[in-house]
Amino acid sequence: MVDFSVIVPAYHEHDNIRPLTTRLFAALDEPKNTELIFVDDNSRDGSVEEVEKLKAEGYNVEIIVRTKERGLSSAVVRGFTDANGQYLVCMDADLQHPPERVPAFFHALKANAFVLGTRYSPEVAMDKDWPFFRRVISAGARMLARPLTTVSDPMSGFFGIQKDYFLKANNVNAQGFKIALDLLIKAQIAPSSIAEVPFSFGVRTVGESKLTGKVMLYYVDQLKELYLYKFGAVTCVLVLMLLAVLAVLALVYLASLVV
Ligand SMILES: Nc1nc2c(ncn2[C@@H]2O[C@H](COP(=O)(O)OP(=O)(O)O[C@H]3O[C@H](CO)[C@@H](O)[C@H](O)[C@@H]3O)[C@@H](O)[C@H]2O)c(=O)[nH]1
Ligand SMILES: [Mg+2]
Repeated sequence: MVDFSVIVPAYHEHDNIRPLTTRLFAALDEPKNTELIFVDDNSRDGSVEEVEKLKAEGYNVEIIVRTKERGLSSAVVRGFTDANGQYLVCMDADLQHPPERVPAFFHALKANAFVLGTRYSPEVAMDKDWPFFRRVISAGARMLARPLTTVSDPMSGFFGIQKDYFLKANNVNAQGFKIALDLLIKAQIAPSSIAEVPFSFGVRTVGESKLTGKVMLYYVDQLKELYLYKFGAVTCVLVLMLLAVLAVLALVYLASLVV
């Protein structure tokens, strides 16, 4: 019986599939009760054949190949929906999320509805090779999510959720990359049911990041939707009006200094 599912969105990740699978199963406390599911968007790079080989070697690994859909978040939703386990963990394929941390996620998930992998903890370090511009973008994106949640790393793509809570989430925004943030808000998870697991964010060594300008625009759109969802249209409009008044007052004050 499968209790634990690891879901990995994957696009052109052939070279990472074997090391991820072998490292993950070597690290697990309960490998016999765990399944690994890659959700691939028709990469046609040998990923399917690699997974078949790993299966033949005895690993409990599957690959779902989507031909009509694209995107990280929607791949995660598909994987979570198809998963057999009660405890679900999502991680990237490119080994930036260390597979050796997955047991800590499952351990914490037994007592918490949601477990977030965090890169912002005194115990861990962001890989110093992570590009400066990515750090700046990440810091800005984190700041914009602050009013929505108190978690330390709302941009994280390494997280876990109990299946029952995943099923509770309505109208999940499956565009872009920020599926953890969407589920945190829409699965109505109480702050006391959220645990955080620190991890060191590595640097991708094989393949390329798929984070594009379009993905960033999806995030802005998602934020707008989450603000409306959480605070309602009236509050959002009042806050925007207040900010506009404050901006005008600041401009008037600055103009009075110049004149
Ligand atoms: N199926 C599928 N998988 C995808 C797609 N786009 C990306 N992926 C998979 O999603 C994972 C993350 O993609 P990367 O392209 O490596 O993303 P990143 O720039 O490293 O961003 C990661 O770190 C961010 C933190 O700054 C996270 O916010 C983000 O969610 C992700 O985990 C990889 O396994 C990649 O193959 C897609 O369209 N379809
Ligand atoms: Mg990556």
